Amino acid sequence: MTEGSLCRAPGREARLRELDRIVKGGLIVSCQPVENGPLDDDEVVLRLALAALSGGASAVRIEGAARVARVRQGITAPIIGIVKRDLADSPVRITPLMEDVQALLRAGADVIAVDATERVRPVPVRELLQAIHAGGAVAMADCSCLADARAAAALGFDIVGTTLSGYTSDEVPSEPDYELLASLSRQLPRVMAEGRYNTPEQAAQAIQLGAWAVTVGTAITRTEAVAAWFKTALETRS
Ligand SMILES: CC(=O)N[C@H](C=O)[C@@H](O)[C@H](O)[C@H](O)COP(=O)(O)O
Repeated sequence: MTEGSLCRAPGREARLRELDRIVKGGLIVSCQPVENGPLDDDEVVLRLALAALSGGASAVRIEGAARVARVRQGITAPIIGIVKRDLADSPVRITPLMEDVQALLRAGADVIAVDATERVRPVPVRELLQAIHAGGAVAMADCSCLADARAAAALGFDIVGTTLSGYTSDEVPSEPDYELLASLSRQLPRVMAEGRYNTPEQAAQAIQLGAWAVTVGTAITRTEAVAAWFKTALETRS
């Protein structure tokens, strides 16, 4: 853990207790602007993170090791770090490589999230998990279904997220996957509700269903998407 990280207590268990204190029942804002859009810039992302924390978010999710390092300089709240890649030979996009884990550790991420779906992948998820823990960070598994979430929890992931539900086949649903969330929350201690929680009511529903915390991205930090929602509503009603 680097200076500035809120979770400075030695040992993963102590860090987890600290996360439980800070994050449990709360909002995490994913600050991932539309790629190559006008907000896709390290300084802008730091400001989005600061604005989210001012509004009451308890942690942020940041993509890219250099960007995590920049945000780390400006905030003490917990950072969930990921690296996204488009690989030629695997559909796994979120933190697929060992070098991504190492770079996120150096950048000062408190939590490192990896795609934990059971798909063709360049590095076994077990090895990524070991490296995250060896580096002193908390490990989060981005999952798509009960089977991969259970497998990730059995491997020893500290947090399991519904992040990838709806994204492993062609058609993306419009609603969050409440069923998966409720089912996992009955079985595991730290389940992150993530994916299409686009309104405050939906986020509150996630906590009611037993989520440890809820991560919201698009509805807060992708202005293009939110503007398009409004525009579509106006067009369909005129
Ligand atoms: C599927 C995938 O790649 N999800 C990504 C994971 O980091 C992000 O693109 C999402 O924005 C994030 O999970 C938050 O979800 P939402 O933007 O729906 O609130």
